[in-house]
Amino acid sequence: MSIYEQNVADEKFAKAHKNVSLSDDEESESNAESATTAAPINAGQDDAAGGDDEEAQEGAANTHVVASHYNELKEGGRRDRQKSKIFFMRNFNNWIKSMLINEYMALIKESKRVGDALRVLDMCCGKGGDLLKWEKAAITHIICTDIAEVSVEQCQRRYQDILERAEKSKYANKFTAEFFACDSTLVRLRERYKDVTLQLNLVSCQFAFHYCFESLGQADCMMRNAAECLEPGGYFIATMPDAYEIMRRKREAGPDAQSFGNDVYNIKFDCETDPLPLFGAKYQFHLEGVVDCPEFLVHFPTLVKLGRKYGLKLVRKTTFADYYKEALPQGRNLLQRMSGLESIQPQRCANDDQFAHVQEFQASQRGRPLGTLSKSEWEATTLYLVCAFKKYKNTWDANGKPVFEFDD
Ligand SMILES: C[S@@+](CC[C@H](N)C(=O)[O-])C[C@H]1O[C@@H](n2cnc3c(N)ncnc32)[C@H](O)[C@@H]1O
Repeated sequence: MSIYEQNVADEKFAKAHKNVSLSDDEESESNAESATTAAPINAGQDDAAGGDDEEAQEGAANTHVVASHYNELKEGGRRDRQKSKIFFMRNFNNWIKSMLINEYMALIKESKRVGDALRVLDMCCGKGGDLLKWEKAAITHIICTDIAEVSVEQCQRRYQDILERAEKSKYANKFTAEFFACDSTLVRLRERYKDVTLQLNLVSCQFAFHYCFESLGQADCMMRNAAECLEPGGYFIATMPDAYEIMRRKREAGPDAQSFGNDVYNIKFDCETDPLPLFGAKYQFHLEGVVDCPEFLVHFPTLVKLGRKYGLKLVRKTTFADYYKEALPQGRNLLQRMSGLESIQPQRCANDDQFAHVQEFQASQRGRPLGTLSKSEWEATTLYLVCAFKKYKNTWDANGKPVFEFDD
């Protein structure tokens, strides 16, 4: 059993790990001194006040590879996307993001009055695929940032298009925006905001947080970016690969398998896997036509500890498979509008192993089509999980460190 396959045991392991202090109480002080190669996860240090975080830069060997990959990624037109083997899965993932954004925006709005500001940070925004979701959520301001300059430029153009369309409509929601390219695992984002005192209501990091698990310094920097400008009561939401599921599939593939997957995704480990490190657990991820670059396993208990250091308490961790079931009753119509499932006639797929699962619904469907994903797409999308953290208020201790008022 590895640290990625246990729950209770892995916190103990992490605490004992020689390079990492995982405590958000005084214990971290002593560990901090003995930590040799990585920054301690203890509360309240303000070590990157001078800009780019030197500790974070240690061990950040892969960020340029990731940046070049996304910078060079060609955006296919709608026709190319429709031809793709993962067309429905991409729409399905988009629906998951919409449901997650709507869920937490709704919670935030419960404590707001009409006309109050609603400010969002879209960290690792990519080409701005979520801008329409933000428009629909009636936000007032957004900060979009990503390591890939080409993507940020494209995101900004998409925003201009939305704005132009909104100018012509009486009812559209107009919101202000700022854009900049930078590495969220190495740079303190707050210092790049137009208003450094800005308070955010929501931070979103979709399909990207795992890149920071290359090193503790980077994960710490990214988590601080997610947390430090959130106002108490605000949320940090994310989607990322589920390390437990990845390790389960690796084990299932057999003891000698360094690589596993199907015709749409492939994972190949690029590090020592027995035992796996807490940070830098690197694998090469390939996803049909959209991703082909190094990624890192996210050791979830460590992520939770990092969050608490910056006042974030975990309020949701749900696999995509479970989130789909949970969100479907409210999101059924949206899923249909977004073409998140493929329409399949059960009687027409007797010899298609990608849709063999549909056979069992043949009787109940009585000739009607059924919405589903292909087996390969389902295997790829269920590699992921959604999570959400809530920001808590703090007081200060005698040394000027924040003490967060968690309610547990
Ligand atoms: C899979 S894409 C997701 C894009 C977008 N969030 C979405 O959901 O469509 C991952 C994004 O993370 C960005 N990224 C990766 N490492 C990053 C880093 N260190 N700092 C900022 N952005 C990063 C990539 O450039 C890419 O745009």
